[in-house]
Amino acid sequence: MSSNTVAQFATELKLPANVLLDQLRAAGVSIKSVDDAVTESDKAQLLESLRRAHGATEVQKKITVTRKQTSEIKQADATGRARTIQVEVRKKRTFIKRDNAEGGEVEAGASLPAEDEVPVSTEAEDAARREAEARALAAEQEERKRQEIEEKARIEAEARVREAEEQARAAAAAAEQAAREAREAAEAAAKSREANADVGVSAAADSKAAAAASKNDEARAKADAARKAVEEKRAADAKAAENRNKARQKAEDEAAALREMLNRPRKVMHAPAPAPAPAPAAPAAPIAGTLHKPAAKPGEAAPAKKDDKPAAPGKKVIKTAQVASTWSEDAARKKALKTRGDASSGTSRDGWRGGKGGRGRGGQQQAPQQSAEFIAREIHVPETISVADLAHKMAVKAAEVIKALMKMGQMVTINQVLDQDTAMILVEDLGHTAVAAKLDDPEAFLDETPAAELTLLPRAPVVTVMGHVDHGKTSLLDYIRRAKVAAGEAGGITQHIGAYHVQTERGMVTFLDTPGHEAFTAMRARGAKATDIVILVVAADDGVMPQTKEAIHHARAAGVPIVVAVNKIDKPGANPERVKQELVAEQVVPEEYGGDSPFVEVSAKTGAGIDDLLENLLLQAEVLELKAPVDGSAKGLVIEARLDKGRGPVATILVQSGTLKRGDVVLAGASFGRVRAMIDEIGKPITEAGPSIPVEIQGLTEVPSAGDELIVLSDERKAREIAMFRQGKFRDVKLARQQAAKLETMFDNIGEGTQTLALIVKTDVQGSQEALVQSLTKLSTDEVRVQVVHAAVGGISESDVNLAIASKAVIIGFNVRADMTVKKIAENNGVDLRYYNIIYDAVDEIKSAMSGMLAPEKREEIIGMVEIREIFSVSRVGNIAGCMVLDGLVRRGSQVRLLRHNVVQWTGELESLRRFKDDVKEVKMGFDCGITLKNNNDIQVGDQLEVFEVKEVARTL
Ligand SMILES: Nc1nc2c(ncn2[C@@H]2O[C@H](COP(=O)(O)OP(=O)(O)OP(=O)(O)O)[C@@H](O)[C@H]2O)c(=O)[nH]1
Repeated sequence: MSSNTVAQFATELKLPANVLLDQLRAAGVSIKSVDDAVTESDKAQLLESLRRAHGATEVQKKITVTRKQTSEIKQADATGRARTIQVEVRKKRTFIKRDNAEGGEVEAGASLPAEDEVPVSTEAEDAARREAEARALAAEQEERKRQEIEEKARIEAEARVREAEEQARAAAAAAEQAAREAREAAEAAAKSREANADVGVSAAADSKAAAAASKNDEARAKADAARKAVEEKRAADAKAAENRNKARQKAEDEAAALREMLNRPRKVMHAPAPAPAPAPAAPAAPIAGTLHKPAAKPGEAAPAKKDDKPAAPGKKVIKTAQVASTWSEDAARKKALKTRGDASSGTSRDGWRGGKGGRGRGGQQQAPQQSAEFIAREIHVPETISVADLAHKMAVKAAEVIKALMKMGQMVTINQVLDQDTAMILVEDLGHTAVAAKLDDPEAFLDETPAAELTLLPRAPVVTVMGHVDHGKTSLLDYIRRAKVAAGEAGGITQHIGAYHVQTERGMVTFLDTPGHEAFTAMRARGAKATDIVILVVAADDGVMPQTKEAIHHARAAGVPIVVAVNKIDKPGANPERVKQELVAEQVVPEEYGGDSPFVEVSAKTGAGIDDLLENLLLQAEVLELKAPVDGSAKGLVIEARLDKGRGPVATILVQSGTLKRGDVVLAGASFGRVRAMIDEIGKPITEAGPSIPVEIQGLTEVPSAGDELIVLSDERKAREIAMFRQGKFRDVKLARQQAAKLETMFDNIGEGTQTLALIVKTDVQGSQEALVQSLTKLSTDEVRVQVVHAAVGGISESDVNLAIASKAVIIGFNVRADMTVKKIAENNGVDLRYYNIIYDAVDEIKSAMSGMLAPEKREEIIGMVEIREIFSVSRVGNIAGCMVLDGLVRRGSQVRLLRHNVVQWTGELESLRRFKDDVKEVKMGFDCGITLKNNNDIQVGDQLEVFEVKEVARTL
């Protein structure tokens, strides 16, 4: 760039303008003022004159050498962080060749004013230090990244190459194998050809020729395969080479991009420094402090660069900028940047740091604020819940829940499942309100549409058929199924799933295809209400029989309306009027007599009156206004379930609400699973079933029980958890149930609001039944009502026990007993069975129960005393005591107290009682015997055993 005026030239030379003017004038340039123009020749003239003034030869022999040296100073700043300062020292030396020096050069640098510039002045030092430091860090960073990227690219390329090589190797092996096989086949073919030629035209030759031909074909095929394999290998090789090239190319591209980028940021870094406020449009402030990020956008960055020519930012520049920006993001995470940030003095950077720090502090301050704004929630706690889910429900961190549990003495993990009680205690502990979610309430597990929002639509009634033996229950069900369900189905009924539905002109009816009250009560005993209407079948030629009455009682107890089907009207001896009369006596009053039970005369044989019966069922259903939501996840009931050899557990489900779909995750009692397949009552696969539709499903993990409730859950894990939990909890539930119908606890139940004492009375004769029922019913007071749910003559049956479970009744057996199986069922289900042989005793005991005074007293009765005389130790058995019965007797299974010097050592049970080698029931005074004690081997000669029995003695008023 040339200067036009003296003043400009002077500025360029850093000289005062008038000094330059004088020098120009001295050189002979005719210039008047500092504003006059200076030409190139004027400048040359001035140079010549100056040379002359200083001696021209001297100037020509002078060489000036400038040397630059950078060094690093490591220093800790105010915050104690180490930082590196780069110091650049520039030295300039001038060498002059003197004429008087012979054949050599004399260094005259020392004599000349050499410019040793060490940055010492404070301002200059700061600026230099900052710049040096920034540059050093940037360079270091870039170098590291470049190395990282190159390394990554190299590893990737190597991996690709390795992969390709492996493929090629595999292909080669395959090709070799194929080639070998082909060779073998070809040899075989050749041999066969030879054989062919030798044998001639015999039949054997024909067959051999055929074999050879086929082998030939085979060989050809194999050879083809080998060729193909070789081609594949070649292709694989080519692909590998291509991959390798690609990888290399990619690595090179990346390296090139990197190099490109490395060249740029340095320039960019300088850009903001001389121009603190570049273009108003460029959001430079946050970028200024970032060393690698050129600008917000590459397009904007370009004009901001001082040194960059506008032509420079091509595609590559943009690419570089992008790479740089990602790197800078990465780098932002690294600690190194922080150090650099500390060292950099840019105000914007400080501002950024301050801002960030502020945010950080703000965040920290917010945390206590959040906990201060505690919101007490109502938490629904299901049967089981994982720590994570519970924390989520309470909107706290899982760590807090774990901490709280630790305080309660439980070490849990985030995925651990808590039981309801623990979870509820914890919820209360953390200040929320815990609400125990209902056992099978899907709302407790699902955040789906609440039931209230679903529209209720009319559903088909579910009907059970009951009646006395041989009155035609099965025939009636069969007739309806044959006539209605199988109509139009070629081949008739192929499957029998325990329930079916019938489409009539007036609507649909669903039948539970398990006749009899056993099924009905078994279902009810599990708390399930499957039936809407009961069809009471009474044979017109037989009339009301004991099981008819029982069925009436069952229906009454369940509060289910009865439709009477007077069957067998086709029979000559049919007398429907008699049936009516007898049923009126049982309080089943026909509509025509002002009652509420429709009576329909039918014949299961001829089908007469069946349509009328169905119509009456639908009329009854209309009165009941049966409704259920069709949308939403399904709820249903297990009607029956079995283990199928081929299909695993299969269950017939009666959908009660919602729609059950194939693929749904279901929970049924203690089993769960995904509905893999679904078939309807005629064995046709279906994909969904709405309310009142029975279906058979596959896919459960276990066989559920009839009466189990089925629900659809959205989460299989949750279903499994609950199923597992229920399996474990089953025992507890059973124990809890055992408490339910005990006469002893009846008073407690009354206290809790149960106003009815349900009884089932079974007697030996009709007379005692009536007397007992009458006396017991008379016990009813204003507070407690005695309700005889069922009274009949005969032994206590399984059906009685089921009814007792369902109605929480106590069974009174008057001169009748339950057989062993029934007793077992009663025991397992906690049904209270009481036997009496005097009416007064029964009445008195119930009276006591009602007044809450019944808790029977347990009285101990000492029945004998035994002394241990000898001890025999037998391996596997333990110590056997050889004893003498001193007093009374000792019975097998008696309870004993071990006395040593008249001090009680142990109380327990006898394990065995023997005389000689035989087990005996009892041993009387004066006889000796062998005794072993249950779980006690600590006996000594001279010990005494006090034999006693505990007798329950009912308390009296
Ligand atoms: N004539 C005539 N016979 C009938 C009718 N209904 C049933 N039967 C006959 O009565 C007998 C008993 O019928 P089932 O259907 O087995 O009676 P059930 O009530 O199911 O008997 P259990 O299963 O033993 O309780 C059979 O022989 C039937 O053929 C009918 O309407 N008319």
